[in-house]
Amino acid sequence: MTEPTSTRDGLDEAKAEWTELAERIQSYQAAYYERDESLVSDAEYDGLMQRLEEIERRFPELAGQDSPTRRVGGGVSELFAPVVHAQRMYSLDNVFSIDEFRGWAEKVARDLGGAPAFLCELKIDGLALNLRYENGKLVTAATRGDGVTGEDVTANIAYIPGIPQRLSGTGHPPLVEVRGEVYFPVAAFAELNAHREALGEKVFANPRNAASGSLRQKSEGKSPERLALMHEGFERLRLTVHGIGAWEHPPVHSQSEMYELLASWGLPVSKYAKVVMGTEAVAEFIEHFGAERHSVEHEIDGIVIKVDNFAQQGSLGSTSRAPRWAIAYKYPPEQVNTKLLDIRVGVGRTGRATPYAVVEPVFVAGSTVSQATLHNQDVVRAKGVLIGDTVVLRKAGDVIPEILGPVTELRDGSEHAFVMPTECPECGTPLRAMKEGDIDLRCPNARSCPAQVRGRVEHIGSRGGLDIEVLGEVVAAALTQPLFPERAPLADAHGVVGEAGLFDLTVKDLFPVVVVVRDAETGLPKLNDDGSQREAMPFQRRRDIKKDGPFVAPGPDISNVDDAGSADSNAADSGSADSGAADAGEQPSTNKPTEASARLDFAGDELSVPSANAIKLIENLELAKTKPLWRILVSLNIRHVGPVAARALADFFGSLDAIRAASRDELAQVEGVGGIIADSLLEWFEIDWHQEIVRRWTAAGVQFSIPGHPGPGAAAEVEGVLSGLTIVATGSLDGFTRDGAKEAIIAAGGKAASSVSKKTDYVAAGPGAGSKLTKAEELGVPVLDAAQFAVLVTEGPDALGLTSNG
Ligand SMILES: NC(=O)c1ccc[n+]([C@@H]2O[C@H](COP(=O)([O-])OP(=O)(O)OC[C@H]3O[C@@H](n4cnc5c(N)ncnc54)[C@H](O)[C@@H]3O)[C@@H](O)[C@H]2O)c1
Repeated sequence: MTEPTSTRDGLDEAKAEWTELAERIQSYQAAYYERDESLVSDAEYDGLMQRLEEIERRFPELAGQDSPTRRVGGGVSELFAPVVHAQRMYSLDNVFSIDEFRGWAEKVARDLGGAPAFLCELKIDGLALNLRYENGKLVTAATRGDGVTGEDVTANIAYIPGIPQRLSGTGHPPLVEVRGEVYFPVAAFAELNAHREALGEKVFANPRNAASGSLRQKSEGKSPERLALMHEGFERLRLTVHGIGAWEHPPVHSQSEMYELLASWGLPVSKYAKVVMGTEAVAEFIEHFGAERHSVEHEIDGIVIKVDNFAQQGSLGSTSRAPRWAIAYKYPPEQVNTKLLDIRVGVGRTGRATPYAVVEPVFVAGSTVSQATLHNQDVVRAKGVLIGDTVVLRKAGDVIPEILGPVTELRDGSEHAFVMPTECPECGTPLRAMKEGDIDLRCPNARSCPAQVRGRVEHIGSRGGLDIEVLGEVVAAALTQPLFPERAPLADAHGVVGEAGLFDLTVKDLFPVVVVVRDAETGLPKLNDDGSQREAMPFQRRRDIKKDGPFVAPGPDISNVDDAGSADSNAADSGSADSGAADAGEQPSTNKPTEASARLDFAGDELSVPSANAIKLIENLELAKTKPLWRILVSLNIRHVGPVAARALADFFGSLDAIRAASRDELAQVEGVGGIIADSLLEWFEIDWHQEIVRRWTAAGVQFSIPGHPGPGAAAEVEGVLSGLTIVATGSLDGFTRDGAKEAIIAAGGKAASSVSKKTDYVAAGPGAGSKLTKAEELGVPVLDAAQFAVLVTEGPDALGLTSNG
C-alpha cells in the first residue's frame, strides 16, 4: 500500500516545523522592530531563518506570501503616522562564508553573462531610513517598516547632525528617495547608556537597538529630563547613505558614481566603499574589515557586496524581500544570549573581591565562555542583571567577555537579585573598602587569606617574578590548598598559610592533593569547556594513578574509602562548606578535593615514587635563591613594585637592607620609582609578617643583595649593546608589554626614560603613541617601529644603520 503523498515525503512534519518556526520568528521580529529588544541573538535568529529557507527549498509549497522568507521584517507602530515609500525598501540576503559568497557571485556572473564590478561596503548595524527629497527639500523621513509602508520620523530627523533639510548644489530631481542607515557611533552609545541608566531608563543591549529606540520616540508625555535625554539621543545619531529608491533617470550609471553625486549635495556617504573586480578582491575586503572591525567608528555586522552598475542591477531585479544584485556577508557573531546561572565572588592576590557571572557555556568569537567578570557590586547593579536572567554576552576578538545586560522581556519572576557578601568567601574575614568612597571591597586578611597567599605564591613563580617553571597556578593552589589550609605545605605550626616557608619546603612536604585551579588576579575558579571547575593534581605520584578511574589516595587515613565516588560524597559533607572551594561541591565532577585526598599525605614518609613535579619544584626553589635581586624584590609582592621599579631599586641600592635604610625622598628620587612606590615600600617594611618573610627567606639562603654592588647611588651599570643610550618606548609595541619594553632596554644596558628630551637617543613608538611621538619628531629624535626596536635591544643601534640623536 502506498502512503498518502503528504506523509510520504515528510510534508506533515515539515509543515509543523515550519509553522512553529515562522511563529517564533514573527515574535522575535515584533520585539526587535517594534520594541527594540533582541529576545535571541542575531546569530540564533539568522539560524532560524536559514532553517526556514531550507524547509522551503524542500517543500516549496510551504513558502507562501506570508512567509518570513518572503517579507521584509518589521512593521509600523501606532505611535507614528504611516508613510508609503515611493519605491519599495528591501532587506538583504545573507551569506556566512566566502565560499557561499563565491557561489552567489558565480550565479550573478552567469545571469549577467560576465563578471560585474562589485561595490563593497561596510554593513552598518543600525536602522534603515528613507529620506524623500522633492526639488532638493526634505519632505519626509521614514523607517523601513514592512518595506512598503514605514513610520514617519520626520520631526526627529531635524535634530540629527549631518542630514540636510535642503540639498546643496544644483540639478536636484523633482523626487528622489535616499536610503541610508542611522546608527550610534560606538563611543556615543556607551555614554548614552550611562545617562539612561542614571535616569532609570532601560539600557540598550547594543548600538542597533539604541539607534532604533532613540529615533523612534515621541516627545508627548515626557518629563523635561527625559526630553533632554531624547534629544541627546538624536544628536548623537549619525546617518550614512547607502542607496536610492525612487528616482527617474538618475544622471549617472553606477551606484559608486551616484555616491559621488549625493556627496556633492551634502549627503553623508561612507568613506569605506570600494569598487573591485573579482571575487578574490571582495574576499580581501571582507578579511581586512573582519580584522579591523573595531577600528571603525560604528558597529558593523558584515560587508554588503553590490553589483555596481545600475543597468545590471535592473536586469537582475529583486525578490519580494531582497535585491538579487546585492548580498550581505555576515561576520561571526560577537554577541550572544545565554543564561546567567549565578553570581559568585572571587578574591584575588590583592584581596579585591570581584563578583563574576557564571553563565550557561556558550560559544562566541572563537571560544566557549562560561564566566565573565562583573567588577564590583555597583557594576552588577548598573547592568540590572538578576540571577536566572537571560543575558546578552559580548566577546569581541580577544577582549575578555562582558555581560551587557538582561533581556527583561524573558523574565518569569523566578529571577533574584545578587547580594554582595559581607565576608571573604575564602577566609570569612569581613570585607571592607580600603579607602572611604572606594567601591571595591577587599579582604583585609592579607597575611593568611588563602586566596591572597595563593595569588602571591603564583606571582612569585611568574615570569616577572622568580620565573619558576613548575610554580604556576596549580602548584600555588596545591601549596596553599584552600579547602584544608591547615594541611597545606605552606601552613605554619598553627595551620596558617603564608609564603614565609616557601624556601624551607622539602620533597616530603609535597603530597598529592586535588586542587581547584583558579586565576591569581581574580581568584575565580577556572572552568572546563562544559562549565565544570577545572581541577588538577600537581604532586601526583606514579603509583597514585589508578587505572581507568579517578585518583584514589593510598594510606591508612582512607582505608575505608573504596572508590572515589564515596570519597567525593565525604567531601560534600565535610565541615568546610563555607570555604571558597566549597563551590566545588556543587559542580558535578569526578575529582573533587576530598578530605581523604587532602589527608593522604600523611600516609607516612615513604615516598618511594615521588612526584616529578615535586622534585622539580624543590630544585627550582633552590636555584631561585640566588636569582637577581630585582626578581627577589618582585617576589615580595610589594604593592606597585613590578619588574621595572624592582630593577631600578636593585640597581640603585644593591641590597634590600639599603632599600630599607633609605628615606622616602631617597627612594622617590630614583628614576622609575617615585612617590607612590616609595610610600608603598615604607608601608611594607612596617608590617611584622613581611619582616618575617624576609627573615625566613634569608635564613633559607635567599640572597637579598647584589654581590659586589658598590652601595646606594653607584648603580652597577649593566654592560650591553645599549650602554650609554637613553631610549623612550611609547604606544603599544608589538611583541612587548609596556614593562617588557622598558625591561628589554635596561637588560641591554640602556636607560629607559619616560619622557622625550634632547638627551633621548631613540624613541620606539607603536600604535597609540601620543605626545611623546610628536615631541620626538619636533626634536628630530629617530623614531623606531616595533620591529626596529626588537633589533635595537638585541643587536644594538649599528644593526639598524641609523644615527642616534646627537
Ligand atoms: N535578534 C533578534 O531577535 C532579531 C530579530 C529580527 C532581526 N534581527 C536581525 O536583523 C537581521 C534582519 O534584518 P534586516 O531584514 O534588516 O536585514 P539585515 O539587517 O541583515 O540587512 C538589510 C539591511 O542592512 C542595512 N544596511 C546596512 N549597511 C548597508 C549598506 N552598506 N548597504 C545596504 N544596506 C545596508 C539596510 O538597512 C538594510 O535594510 C537579522 O539577520 C538579524 O541580524 C534580529
